[in-house]
Amino acid sequence: MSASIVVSAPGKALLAGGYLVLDPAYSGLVISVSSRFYTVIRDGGPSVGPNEICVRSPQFIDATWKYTVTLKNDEVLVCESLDRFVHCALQLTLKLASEGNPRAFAELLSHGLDIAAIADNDFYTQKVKNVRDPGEPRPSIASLSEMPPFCPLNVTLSDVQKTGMGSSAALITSIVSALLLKFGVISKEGFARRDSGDRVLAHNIAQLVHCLAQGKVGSGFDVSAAVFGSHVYTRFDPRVLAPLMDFARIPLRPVLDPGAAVDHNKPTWNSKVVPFQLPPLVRLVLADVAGGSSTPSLVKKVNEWRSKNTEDARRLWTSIDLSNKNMVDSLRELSSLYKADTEAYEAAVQSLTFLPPSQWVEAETSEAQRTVTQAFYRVYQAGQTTRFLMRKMGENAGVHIEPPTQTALLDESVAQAGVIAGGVPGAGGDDAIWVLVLESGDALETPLHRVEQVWRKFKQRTVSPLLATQSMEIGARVEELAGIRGLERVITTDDYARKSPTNLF
Ligand SMILES: Nc1ncnc2c1ncn2[C@@H]1O[C@H](COP(=O)(O)OP(=O)(O)OP(=O)(O)O)[C@@H](O)[C@H]1O
Ligand SMILES: C[C@@](O)(CCOP(=O)(O)O)CC(=O)O
Repeated sequence: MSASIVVSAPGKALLAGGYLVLDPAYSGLVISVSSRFYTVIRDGGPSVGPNEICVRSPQFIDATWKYTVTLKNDEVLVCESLDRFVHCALQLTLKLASEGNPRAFAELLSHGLDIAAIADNDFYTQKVKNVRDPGEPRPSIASLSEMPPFCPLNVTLSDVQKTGMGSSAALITSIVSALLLKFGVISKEGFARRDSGDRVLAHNIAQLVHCLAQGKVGSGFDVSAAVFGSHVYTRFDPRVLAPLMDFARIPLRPVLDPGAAVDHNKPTWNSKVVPFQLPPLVRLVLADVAGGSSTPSLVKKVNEWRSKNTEDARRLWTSIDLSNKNMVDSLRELSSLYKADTEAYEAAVQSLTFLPPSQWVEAETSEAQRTVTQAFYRVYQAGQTTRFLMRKMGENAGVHIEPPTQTALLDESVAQAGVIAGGVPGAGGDDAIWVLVLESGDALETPLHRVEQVWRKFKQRTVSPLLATQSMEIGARVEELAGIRGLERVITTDDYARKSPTNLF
């Protein structure tokens, strides 16, 4: 049996640019997070026949799908199955692989494949209560850190609650990249580089698969973050995918491969990815809010209002874009200030940690520290301005982008000492928030601790922190099976989904 191929891809949070990023005239700030989705590919075992592919999501009940691949006259057909996302990923990636070297492809496939898809706990609302403090119904960051990795969920995929981290984009990116590596379409060395043709090819096919599986062409920021890591994203021309919607008959390579000859009469992959990192001593914290909103219906209503009120919408979009850019620029400036004078930066952070943002500009500090303080204050102002304008967008369109309960939760969170900014990620609604906090202070009196207290006491909704922080990786990456704690156990334990997480310690 050949060695396993393991590829992981990160989840995401769109901190700025929701709705705007659907239009190539505007951009969005997407942070890829430390929580990841893993795909493990092995040659098929005794239960997998030639040209058969078994895909499993062991954390879920009834989540094993068998696919038979038919190779006929250079066509590759993967039989349909219930999981549309997995089916599209197999159909398109195998087709692309067979276009390269049909013989080698057929030979590899004749061994059958076993594919396991496994997600970090953060992607789904965990039913396991606070293991540290059984009397407390909500998990805390400390109690979540003590949970075993890859908890079994004891439900079917259709019954699970997602946390908004982009499970489908991370799933697709990891499956597609692992298959491309397995069939030798891309190399490990090429894939390891951020700007390589191999990584771009993985991105392009993951975007196509995600669009087909979702039945719509979204902005693609989630797939882009899963492939490239945190960045400022400007979308690709949706027309590039138009010819591929009838993918069964058309060769994929000329449209997806960045190395293919360019046809100047056709739209090209023109998305822009400008790498980004949060400044030092700034931590992103996400919360899963037990609410629930439907992104497609929010998007539909916002688009409807925009198309009927073009001038008002243009003005609003321009103001939001300006505020988003102010936030990105100030965060970037902070990274530069850290490099230029680390001591002053650290001292400023230390003093801001004990003050709410509304008192930051009055803080008594040296000149160098004041420059840092002012940049942090601009991030706070931009965050608040964007929230105000996004609420306005929601009022205009008649939808709750930042519903009143979220406003109450965010106002209280952002008023805490050492909290820099907050908002509703992506399309907004009732199901998640993000907050940026300063990483400083005494062990029990950190801004993170204060925010956790606010969330724990919040009465109108159950608010649970997630473990995710900003990922410093370049996005999707190849892993060693033995290097990821708990991963091998998931794929080798029978009936894993029904195991009790406490027995996994
Ligand atoms: N562990 C998994 N195994 C197989 N398929 C999965 C898994 N997790 C998610 N999916 C697929 O992704 C689909 C969810 O995709 P959808 O686009 O609705 O959500 P999403 O926007 O990615 O959600 P979120 O951002 O909340 O994570 C599921 O219906 C399923 O087909
Ligand atoms: C509204 C939108 O801009 C963001 C949706 O983000 P999310 O899935 O809510 O994280 C849609 C999109 O970009 O595809």
